[in-house]
Amino acid sequence: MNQPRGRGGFASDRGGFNSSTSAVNQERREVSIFERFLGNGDGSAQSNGNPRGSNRGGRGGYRGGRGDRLNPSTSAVNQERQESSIFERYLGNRNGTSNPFTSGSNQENNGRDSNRDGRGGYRGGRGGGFNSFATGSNQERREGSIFQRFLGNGDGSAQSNGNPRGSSRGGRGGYRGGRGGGFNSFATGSNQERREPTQNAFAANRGSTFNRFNSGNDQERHGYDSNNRGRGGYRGGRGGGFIAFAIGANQEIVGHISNRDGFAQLNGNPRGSYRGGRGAYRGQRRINGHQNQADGNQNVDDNIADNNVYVPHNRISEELFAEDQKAEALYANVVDDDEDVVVENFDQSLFRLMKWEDAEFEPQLLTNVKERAKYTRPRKIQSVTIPLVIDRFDVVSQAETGSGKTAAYLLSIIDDIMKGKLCKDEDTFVSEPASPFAIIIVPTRELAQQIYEQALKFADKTGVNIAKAYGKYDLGPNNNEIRFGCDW
Ligand SMILES: Nc1ncnc2c1ncn2[C@@H]1O[C@H](COP(=O)(O)OP(=O)(O)OP(=O)(O)O)[C@@H](O)[C@H]1O
Repeated sequence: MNQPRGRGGFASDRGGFNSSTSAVNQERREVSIFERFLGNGDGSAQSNGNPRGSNRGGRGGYRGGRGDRLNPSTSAVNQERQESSIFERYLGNRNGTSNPFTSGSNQENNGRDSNRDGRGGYRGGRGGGFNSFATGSNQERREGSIFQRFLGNGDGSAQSNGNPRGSSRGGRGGYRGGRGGGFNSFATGSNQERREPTQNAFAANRGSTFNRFNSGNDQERHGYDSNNRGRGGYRGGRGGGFIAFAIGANQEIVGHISNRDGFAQLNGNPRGSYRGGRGAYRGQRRINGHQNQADGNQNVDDNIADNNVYVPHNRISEELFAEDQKAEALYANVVDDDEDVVVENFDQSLFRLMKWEDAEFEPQLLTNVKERAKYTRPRKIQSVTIPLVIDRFDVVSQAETGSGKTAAYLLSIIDDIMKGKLCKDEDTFVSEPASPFAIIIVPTRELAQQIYEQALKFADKTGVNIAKAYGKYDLGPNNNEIRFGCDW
């Protein structure tokens, strides 16, 4: 029998546990509990009940712990099996995956499976997944799955594929945010009964997907599932969703659907692939039940969780533009008050940028500056600096605080990247992970955060990605931000 292992990512160990079931007259009870406290862990778990498809284990990220594998398999007739699987993780990089498997008909298997130290990923906690699939007739199935996560930056997802012919892929962690595990199943057939409550517990970064699949006739299913792990995307944990999908006749589905922050995907295609939900960007982050949203007055220490892991929380560009719009009246005629700029060591004719259009910025950048940030015209330091930077001169600009120096170099750089990406010749800028086009070095974290926000704002919708790095910022998420944020 095929017992695939999960696939680890960078430097991570891996563990996997996959199983499939194909039989008749089975009884199956499964409990899966994932608990995580105070640690950075990552992992995912997958299961594929595809009797003909491929099995792929969960994929970890980097630095995660390693999971034991437990692969019980039985093949016989007249068997009964009861399984519980417990994953516990405290204070370390642990996580686990477990998927029970039975094969045969009329089997009995009374086992208790406990996995600790599952597979980890990139620092953040990743929820495991509990996935199962049953096909056949006259089945009874009870499953419980509990995912819990506290206090960490987690990441993970889990997916299930009940596709009798398709492939199954495990959850994919995102970055930074807590990602919950998933419980996925799918049901097709007739004469099914299904009751599934779902419970989301308190605390941080949670969410989950919950999907089930049953295939066969005359099935009865009473599941109680509790998913406590959120799945996060970039910057923050977010809740997943609860998705139940069923196809067939005479089915009863009792349950509820709740979505919190984020989205989940479901593909119930009986012949296609099934992928669990995936977190999006910039979800809210919750720490110990308290929502921690950026509010504009935040300093960089605001996001130190109880475990002393600092991950900055960033404002979204709309908030930043809104600030500029509020200041519009204040800055409307600021140019007139700017000190004149004296240019030294430059013996060519100087072009002063009197209006934004003359900079020939890419349209979106122009919109961002003029329409969205409400910068009606270039300030004096900008009018001199921008043309020189665009023409690739080395420039040292010096002006008083608050005179608009930041925009002077940011706009020039962003426009250059945009043009580089757009052009289709040997100068084309090709994005690669962790390969910044430009690096801005500043002396303090606060300044880095401020300039990052400005850059984020100006680059909004331009296709240019911005990332930041500084001390104190938890290395794992920071690496991930760089890896996926500049300039990919
Ligand atoms: N062209 C413009 N039109 C209107 N407002 C502008 C313009 N350029 C910059 N500003 C505003 O001027 C203010 C000061 O800009 P900024 O902080 O970038 O200046 P700075 O010279 O970089 O400051 P510091 O020396 O403190 O880094 C900001 O509120 C910014 O939004």
